Amino acid sequence: MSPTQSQPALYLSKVERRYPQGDSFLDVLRGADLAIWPGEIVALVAPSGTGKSTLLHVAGLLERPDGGEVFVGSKPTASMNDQERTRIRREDLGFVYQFHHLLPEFSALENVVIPQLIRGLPKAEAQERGRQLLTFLGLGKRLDHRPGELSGGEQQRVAIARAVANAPRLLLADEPTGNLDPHTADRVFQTLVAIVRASKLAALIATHNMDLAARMDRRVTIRDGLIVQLP
Ligand SMILES: Nc1ncnc2c1ncn2[C@@H]1O[C@H](COP(=O)(O)OP(=O)(O)OP(=O)(O)O)[C@@H](O)[C@H]1O
Repeated sequence: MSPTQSQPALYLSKVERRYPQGDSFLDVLRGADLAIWPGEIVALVAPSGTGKSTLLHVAGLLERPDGGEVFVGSKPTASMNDQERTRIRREDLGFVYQFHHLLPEFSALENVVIPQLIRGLPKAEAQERGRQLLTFLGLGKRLDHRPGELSGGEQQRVAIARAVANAPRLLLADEPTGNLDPHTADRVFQTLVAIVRASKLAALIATHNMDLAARMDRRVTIRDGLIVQLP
């Protein structure tokens, strides 16, 4: 099913998340609300320790909320079983991390093709899509290079291609340009935006980089466990 304008790609409703701390609990999210619409790129900027990773983990179905609901498209996910949550993660979500986590023994193209094969796409189709994506990201001449033979920015672009290869409705990124020099970070960010726009995805991107955040559609932060919109 492709994303539609009529419903958010991601909707967090009154999400709570707490962790045990000594004899009590640390309430990190206390009823966080956030809707991200198809085609929208939202920056998550918040001071260290306020719950950015927690929010991304809950939104990415890596952790369950202790209260509230996480809708991916129209699907409420909080009480789904692990198998269903894994399927949503594979089909509807794409992840980009600060460190790309590419498979070192496989080529750039294989890194993008493998998740598609896992999803059940025929090999020829997966390879064609992988080639197209990597070419769009300026890596058409690097298809057969292994991650160790690519620069940091090139590796991160492969990670972006991998994240969007299965046409997710939502891209979640945690400091996707955090380990790159400013010039490369800028290029990688531009390609990330271009591919999000071209594929009409929604994206939630955690970053400390205020220049990058300023270029996204909207900025939100976490304050006292709630999502607050920034100007
Ligand atoms: N598994 C856990 N068990 C206990 N406490 C945790 C756990 N995960 C996170 N915390 C605590 O929850 C709070 C929020 O953590 P989180 O990692 O979400 O912060 P963050 O905003 O991503 O920080 P940073 O920008 O430094 O990565 C922190 O005080 C952290 O110590």
